[in-house]
Amino acid sequence: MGTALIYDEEMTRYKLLWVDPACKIEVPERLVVSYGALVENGLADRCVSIPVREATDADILLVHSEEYLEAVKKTPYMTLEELKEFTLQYGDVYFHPNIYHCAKLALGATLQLVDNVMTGKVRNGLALVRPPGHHSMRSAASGFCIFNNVAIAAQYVKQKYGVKRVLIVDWDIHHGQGVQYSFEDDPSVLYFSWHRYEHQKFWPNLRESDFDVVGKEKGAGSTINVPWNKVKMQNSDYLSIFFHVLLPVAYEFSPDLVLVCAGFDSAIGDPEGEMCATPDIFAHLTHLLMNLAGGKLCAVLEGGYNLKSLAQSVCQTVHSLLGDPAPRPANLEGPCNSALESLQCVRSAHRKYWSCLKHAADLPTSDISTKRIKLAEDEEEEKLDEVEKEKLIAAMVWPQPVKRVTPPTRTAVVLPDGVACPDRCKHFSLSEDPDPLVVQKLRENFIKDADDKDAVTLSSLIALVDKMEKNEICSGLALVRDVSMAMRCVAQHATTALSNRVLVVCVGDGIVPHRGTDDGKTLVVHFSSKESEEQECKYLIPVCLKKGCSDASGFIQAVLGLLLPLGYEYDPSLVLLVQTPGSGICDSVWQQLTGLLQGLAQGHILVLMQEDERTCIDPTCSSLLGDAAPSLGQLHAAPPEDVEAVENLRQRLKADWKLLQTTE
Ligand SMILES: NCCCNCCCCCC(O)(O)C(F)(F)F
Ligand SMILES: [Zn+2]
Repeated sequence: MGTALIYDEEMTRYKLLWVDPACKIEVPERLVVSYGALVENGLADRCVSIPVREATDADILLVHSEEYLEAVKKTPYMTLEELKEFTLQYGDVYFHPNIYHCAKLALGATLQLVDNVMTGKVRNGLALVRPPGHHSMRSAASGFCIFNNVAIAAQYVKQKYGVKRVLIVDWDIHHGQGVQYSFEDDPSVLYFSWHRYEHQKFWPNLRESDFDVVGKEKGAGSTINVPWNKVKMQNSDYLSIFFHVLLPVAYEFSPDLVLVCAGFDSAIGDPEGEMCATPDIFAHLTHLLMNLAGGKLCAVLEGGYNLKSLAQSVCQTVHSLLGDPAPRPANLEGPCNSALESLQCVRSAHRKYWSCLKHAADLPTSDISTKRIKLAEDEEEEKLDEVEKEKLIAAMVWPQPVKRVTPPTRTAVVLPDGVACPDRCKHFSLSEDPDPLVVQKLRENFIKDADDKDAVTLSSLIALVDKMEKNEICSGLALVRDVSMAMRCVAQHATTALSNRVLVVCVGDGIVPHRGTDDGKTLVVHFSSKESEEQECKYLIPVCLKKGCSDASGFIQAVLGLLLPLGYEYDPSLVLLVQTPGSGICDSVWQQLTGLLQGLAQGHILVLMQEDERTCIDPTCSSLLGDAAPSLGQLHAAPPEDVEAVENLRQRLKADWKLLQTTE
């Protein structure tokens, strides 16, 4: 299934008609450069183009009041003076004779997107719209927003498709208070937002945007607010929140649909956000959400005011929606102290609502409440160098995102004779006989007593890894007689090049090689049910789960909170995923793991399995080909000893691996 792109240039036909410093950044060029970049990068053509429609009154009334709608309906006939007058009753927003029409198109575009995703016409998609929506409230426009596109979409799918659970991820740098108000007592809609806050000093300056506001009554726990109390947050800060707050809760919640308030003012260069995360981070944020809800993900444009980083971020998002491998997450370090404080506060505030956070630490000692600074004098001092600030931000530079080309072959498979090659995969075997020199070397290092067949298989694997390195093949699956031997051989070969690092993920109680873990060229993470006799070290990490990988909840929480942070910080050039017999892992969990790991190493993942594991071939290939993994369903609480084991490992390893930190 494809990716929808919904855009209509009519939505560029309104703008600010008077002087208002607060609104001057919301310009029609935002859409023009975003769509233009998608066309220029050949991404628009790869999407399914879906036409916009005008939202109906009924659509709008799903969230907004009749009186508000009636009032907005009058704006097309207002004079300039009347429009100014009308605007005064709201904050940081402007009206225009054509904005009501465009607001109906923005909402209509959003609903077209969710209709096409919910009916399976497409898997996911992006609605490129303005005016944005997440600040608008039942009876008020706010922050450039007229109708709350995403909040209405959530009500719409619940009503029209009987959707039980909707996850809204708001990665815009502003708090979508309008969305929060719509669902604060509704447990069926989980609203997650991070936002620049600076202890309530930043717009919209609301007390209810802080981490301790978690929802009301039945909705307690279903609002997650992550305040950024400092600017210049980086990729590591954003990923830390995904690994240790959003993803664990999202998997426990198990939504039927994911809506993204896709604002890109959280990217570097934006005058509003003043953050430092680079556009390619949206490749990963998107990828990390794409195995939820069976891949049903609708992204709707909200903010984004630096036209260059906006266009790049939009392209990164669409590349990932199309299944293109993400660029490697280079030079990640740990979260900064302020991010860590927010992380710890949010996890502490939500531990009584989510079993995955039950073991979260208490609130940090530094008393946050005293940090809410009086607004007046600070606001004043900040205004002084507003112009200076704009210049500094506009001058910020960042590396051009790497070109994301999907290799000619997406997935190659090495199979024993007689095993059919799954469709869409390429059967891989050495065309010519293996190079005698290679075989000689293999014999010396790996196969003393085995037969020639091993030599052929192993040399096929080596050839396959070389083609991955050259980006001719993206990923691979191999069924081999002896997975340990194959693992050692591939790891050794793949790390010969100086800059290469291999992440080896072993699932099951088979033997695990220690090779290469001392010099850091290989990082082995081994999930099993047995206490390992292996001596744990920085690059050899045994994860003992009571029920091994058979308990979906315990295993997936260990993947999200431990394996992914390790993998992203390690930033391998190849991922080796090995399933040894007796892992007890079920297909859907295995597919989640395979899917999530493709965010690393530019998607270069090689899966090794025992040759008699025939049942796993199709699910594994489906995931390697970029299909979304099936939803795991709502996860019950993980076995306490598993949560404990992961927590203890994190405490022990966080000195070496900064992305594992969850407390300051
Ligand atoms: N220095 C100018 C002050 C601007 N204060 C209002 C900011 C509104 C942000 C709107 C947005 O970006 O959140 C949306 F996604 F809705 F477009
Ligand atoms: Zn914003």
